[in-house]
Order: sequence, then C-alpha cells, then structure tokens
Amino acid sequence: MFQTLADLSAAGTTLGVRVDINSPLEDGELADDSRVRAHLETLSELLDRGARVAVLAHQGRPGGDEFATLASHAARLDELLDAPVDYCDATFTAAARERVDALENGECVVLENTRFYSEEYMEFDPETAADTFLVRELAPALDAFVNDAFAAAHRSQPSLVGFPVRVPGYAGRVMEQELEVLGSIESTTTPRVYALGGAKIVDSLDVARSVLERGFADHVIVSGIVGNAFLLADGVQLGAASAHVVNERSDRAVKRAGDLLDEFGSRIHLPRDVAVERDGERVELDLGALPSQNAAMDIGAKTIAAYGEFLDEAGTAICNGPAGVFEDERFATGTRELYEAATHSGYSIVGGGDTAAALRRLGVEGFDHVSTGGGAALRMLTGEPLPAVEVLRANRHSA
Ligand SMILES: Nc1ncnc2c1ncn2[C@@H]1O[C@H](COP(=O)(O)OP(=O)(O)OP(=O)(O)O)[C@@H](O)[C@H]1O
Ligand SMILES: O=C(O)[C@H](O)COP(=O)(O)O
Repeated sequence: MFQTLADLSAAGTTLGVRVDINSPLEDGELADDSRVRAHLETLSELLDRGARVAVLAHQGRPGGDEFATLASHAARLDELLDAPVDYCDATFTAAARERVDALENGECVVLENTRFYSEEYMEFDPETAADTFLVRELAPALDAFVNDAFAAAHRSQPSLVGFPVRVPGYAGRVMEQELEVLGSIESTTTPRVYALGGAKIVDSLDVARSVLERGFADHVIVSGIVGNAFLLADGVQLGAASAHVVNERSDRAVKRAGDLLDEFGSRIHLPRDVAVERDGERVELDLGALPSQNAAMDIGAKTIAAYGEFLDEAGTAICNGPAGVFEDERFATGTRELYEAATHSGYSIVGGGDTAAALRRLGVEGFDHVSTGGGAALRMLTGEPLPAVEVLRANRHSA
C-alpha cells in the first residue's frame, strides 16, 4: 500500500504537492479549468490543516503549442481556493527555495512549469530522478511530498518519481480515489463492457488485449479511429482516406487488431455503419456501401443502437476515447449517444482528457467516475504499474 493524507501530520509542514493541471489553453491562458478544479479537495484539505504548500506541475510539452507558464493556473487557483495562492516563475532555484521558505501556514505558491527544465522531460528510475537538479535542489526545502497527479503517474519523470526517495511521500485525494476505482475493476459487476474509441490506437489495442486475456471484458465495443482500425482488420474497405488516418498513427494497428479478432472475435464488436462528410453534410453509410472517398468520422445510427444495448445491459461500463470527431457537431452524435447510454449501465467509468472535455462540451452527465487521466487511466486498465505510484508504494520513509 501507500501513505495517504490520513497518515500525514500536515500542520506547519512544508509540502511539495505534485498535481496534474495540464490543460487546454487559448492564447496562453487556461481554457478549461476542470483539472485545476479536480485538485481543490487535496489543496484545500492541506491548507485548511495548516500546511505550507508548494505546487509542482507541468503544462504542455517542450515545443508544443500548449507549452506555457503556470501563471494563469496559479491565478485560477487563487480564485478558487480560500487560501492565498502566489506564483513563482522559478521551480528549484535559490529564488524558488526562498519563496517556499517564506510560506506561512495555510499559504500556497505555484512553482513554474516543471517542463521548463530539460531533465523533467526525460524518464529515470526513482533513484536517478532523485539526483536531478530539480529534486536535489528543491527537496531540502520540503518536509514531505504529496503526489496527486494521477493523470501523469505513467511518466517516470523527476517531479513525479524523485521526491519520495528524499522525503516521505503520500498520495493525494485524487490519486487515492483514481487508484481505488481503476485498481479494482476486476471486482466490479459483470457483464463488463469496455468502450474503446478515440485516436490512441496503440494504447487502446494494449487495453483490449489485456482485458480480454485476463477475462475482465465480457464485451469490447470499438469506435473512433480505433474502430476504423478494427473494420480494416476485418476486411472492410473503408477507403484510402480512413486507412491513411489509421496507418499514420500506427502501421501495425490493423495487424494487431486482426490478431485480436482472431483470438477474441466473439467478444469484440465492430461498427455496422459509419458517418462521412458529403457535400458538407453528415451522411451515414452501411458497411456494404463502402469504400468512401471521405474518411469515416463517426459511427452511425445502427452502431449506436447495437452498442447501446450492450451498454444498457452492462453491470459496468469502462469508456475511453470519443466515438467520433466530436469537435465537429456533425460528427458528435456517436460520442453523445454512446456515452449517454454508458451512464445507464450499473456503474460507469470514463477516462481521458479529450473524452472528459467532450462530455462537458456535449452535456453528457451521470458517469459514476470521470477519471482525470488519459494515458494513465489506459495504463491502469491494462494492469501495468504506474511509476509514480510504485515509488509511493515503496514507502522509503516512515510516516
Ligand atoms: N473517426 C475519427 N476520425 C478522426 N479522429 C477521430 C475519430 N474519432 C475520434 N477522433 C478524435 O480522437 C481525439 C481524441 O482521442 P484520444 O484518444 O486522444 O482521446 P482521450 O484519450 O480522451 O484524450 P487524452 O489524450 O486527452 O486523454 C479527438 O480529438 C477526436 O477528434
Ligand atoms: O494530459 C496528460 O495526459 C498528462 O498531463 C500527461 O501529459 P504528457 O502526455 O504530456 O506527459
């Protein structure tokens, strides 16, 4: 197991709290604050208990268009939290340590984007991560480390795995709740239906193989680009445009999907119709009416109805990845109706940053658990260990 906030004597202690507030931006400013809001429970609890909180987080990837400072994240936290929240444009320098040292009980400072520092975007084992400048220079200013960043827990990067080597490590409330839900799926009510969609074909194929081999999945229903890969594997002539969208992401996806169909075909269900653009409109085509010059952008009504029956009857529905290009209203139907049906199952779980954003945009509510993680949630669903969790479990320092 690992230590949680219940094991932490917070009053008067200086804590490094790693969160995942990696968010969509518009003109460098926060465009969606759902991940910031997800961490309010942990941050409020620690500040109310009199801790001095230094927030660590990343935003975007070096060179990416969402690579930015955390100034707007700090401003939003200051609006949302009762406690005073400051921003420091350094992460581990003397200036950062002085700012952390100056915290009073119940105060918070958001340190600068950890990925402004090159070693943070590399992967290390925890002991090596503990010797990076970021961890070596900042850890002396901390009494303990709290990791609440479930959505980044699959990254073995210094700010996620290095600190528990040097100071006591604890799981935050988001981390604790995500691990509790996603770590116990094998004990949920059957039949279990996994709805895998979106664009992360390789991750989704990994999840599909894992849950089918382990007998966790009674049914796997596929949509999105993932569904198109399976249709191609099943010999459906989608057309060159759809095939390009699949193959540009993974040139082995169709082969791997075909292997899964050979081994587990009775439990894998494929779209029966797709939606394409024709003269600017949404047009639904049965598989027999394919190939189409335009790419398949959504699942069609027949597929939605068939999948809806699986989901209505499901004891547990686990969903990741939109069913179509939900950003375009013409192709949002599959995601809206499929995920609406998933909420009618006995217990519904959804993972994925884009998926969660899709549900908010489409007004789909009612999921029992909305994970903050995309890749991390998928990794959990494959039963793979998460580096940032394993280092907490190692529990190198007593409570
Ligand atoms: N048929 C399709 N053709 C092209 N793109 C599609 C199709 N279906 C879904 N998508 C795209 O998939 C993207 C989301 O897929 P992804 O797998 O990244 O979701 P996610 O796991 O929720 O995201 P995150 O990585 O933020 O966790 C959306 O941008 C959507 O437009
Ligand atoms: O948004 C996410 O999936 C997490 O913040 C991890 O981000 P990364 O894929 O850039 O490491």
